[in-house]
Amino acid sequence: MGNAAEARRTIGEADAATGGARTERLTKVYGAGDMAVRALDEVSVAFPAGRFTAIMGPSGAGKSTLMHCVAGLEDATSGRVYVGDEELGSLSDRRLTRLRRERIGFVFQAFNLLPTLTAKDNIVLPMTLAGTRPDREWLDTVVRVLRLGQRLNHKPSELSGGQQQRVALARALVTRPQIVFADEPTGNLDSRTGAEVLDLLRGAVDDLGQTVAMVTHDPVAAGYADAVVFLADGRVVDVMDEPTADRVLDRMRGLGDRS
Ligand SMILES: Nc1ncnc2c1ncn2[C@@H]1O[C@H](COP(=O)(O)OP(=O)(O)OP(=O)(O)O)[C@@H](O)[C@H]1O
Repeated sequence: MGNAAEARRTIGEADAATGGARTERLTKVYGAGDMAVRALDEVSVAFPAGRFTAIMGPSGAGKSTLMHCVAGLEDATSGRVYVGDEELGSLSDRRLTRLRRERIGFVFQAFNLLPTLTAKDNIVLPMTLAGTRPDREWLDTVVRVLRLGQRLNHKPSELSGGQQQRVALARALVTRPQIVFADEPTGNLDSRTGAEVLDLLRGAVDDLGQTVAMVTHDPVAAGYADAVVFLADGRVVDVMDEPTADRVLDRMRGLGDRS
């Protein structure tokens, strides 16, 4: 492991705000009887604190299902999901909703910004909804790192795609979540803006100690991560440390991916 990777790990371990997430033999079956689909089949995988993990695999491999189960958006059929030291299956609906709101950040392909709110009000929306106030210093740090200082009073329609994505990322980071999930965060962006968003996710891990898990089809995007988890047919088939786009592409070809 290089110095930078070591430093990142140390930051992640030292930062109590980011505890990572993991699954133990997580299984998710949709439907029943002849119609049953085993979307995840005993998946045990870790998203370590302070690390950037990509999730890849052919279409239908279970990537979104994995992300939704770890984020508490879907129940597991069997097995366990831990966010920090909380086991999601043991939480009441109320506590699960709170955990989702306070400890998990989401960045979706569609930015999901509210068009009538300014960038600033969109960023602090999770806290407005929760009736809490943002930590002023942390908000300033996130805004500075994401270079949004000059844009805070603009509505989403007055922002470029990349700026909107930065607002969505700021909103995901402002609660200091234990983990940020990004679902194809560059899918709708041109390659330059996409690279900028990936740099920002990388920066959130390196500079802010954030834990990030990202679903992507793009080997170049996966190359920004510290590790890539490969899924196929609902199972983990490989984990690659310190990936490069070329190695990821080779591995995906090996899984029969034509996308
Ligand atoms: N709500 C659902 N009901 C029934 N089957 C589902 C449901 N959601 C997903 N599946 C099935 O579970 C399997 C895994 O789907 P999932 O969306 O997790 O794959 P993915 O790897 O994210 O695919 P893609 O790359 O195409 O988005 C697929 O066979 C899919 O058809």
